[in-house]
Amino acid sequence: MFMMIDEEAIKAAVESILKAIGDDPAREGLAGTPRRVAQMYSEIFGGMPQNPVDELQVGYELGHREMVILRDIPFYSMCEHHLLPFSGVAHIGYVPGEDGRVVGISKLARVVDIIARRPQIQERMATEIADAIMEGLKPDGVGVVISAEHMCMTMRGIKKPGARVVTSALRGIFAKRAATRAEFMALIQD
Ligand SMILES: Nc1nc2c(ncn2[C@@H]2O[C@H](COP(=O)(O)OP(=O)(O)OP(=O)(O)O)[C@@H](O)[C@H]2O)c(=O)[nH]1
Ligand SMILES: [Zn+2]
Repeated sequence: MFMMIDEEAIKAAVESILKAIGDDPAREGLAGTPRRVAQMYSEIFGGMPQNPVDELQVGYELGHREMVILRDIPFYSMCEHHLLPFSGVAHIGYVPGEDGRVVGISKLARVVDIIARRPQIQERMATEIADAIMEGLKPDGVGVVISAEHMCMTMRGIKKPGARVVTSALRGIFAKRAATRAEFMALIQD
């Protein structure tokens, strides 16, 4: 799975798609399109060769045992069913483990970006973020809530713009303790 992205193969595939829809990939406006799409796919699928757990190695043992939340983290991902974007916000909360170890807060957003930049479904995105944080930070627990709008449900198919998909993943004391879960859910509300 962790191979580099093959931009030449993407270029050839995009050229085939343009031909298949009856357009001329050689016409002026489309001449650079396969290359642009290949470069764009390298960027938006750039999470493929990365391991989110690697982002969580630099931490500080502050002895902090209270909940830490980074909320409203914007992200863009691609739905693996239609290869159309879905985008929204992720909220992450965790309670540091026995060692009181915390990470630089930007690292949580890095985890979101790596996991978003893959062909995804929203449920798996939430569980992968939660599992990466459990593995990399070994907290007492983690909660992840993602709220997003899917282009495959707005510009085509069922066509329901504004409908938001909300998914969550709870681990450790977020799953076990109702009070911890309630604190997290209250703090991520608008
Ligand atoms: N559970 C889940 N479903 C998703 C996600 N993104 C897209 N989908 C759904 O994936 C499903 C694919 O269904 P199919 O019946 O195979 O495809 P389709 O005929 O294009 O489906 P419609 O979108 O209903 O037209 C659709 O219901 C999408 O709404 C996601 O992140 N999670
Ligand atoms: Zn879709």
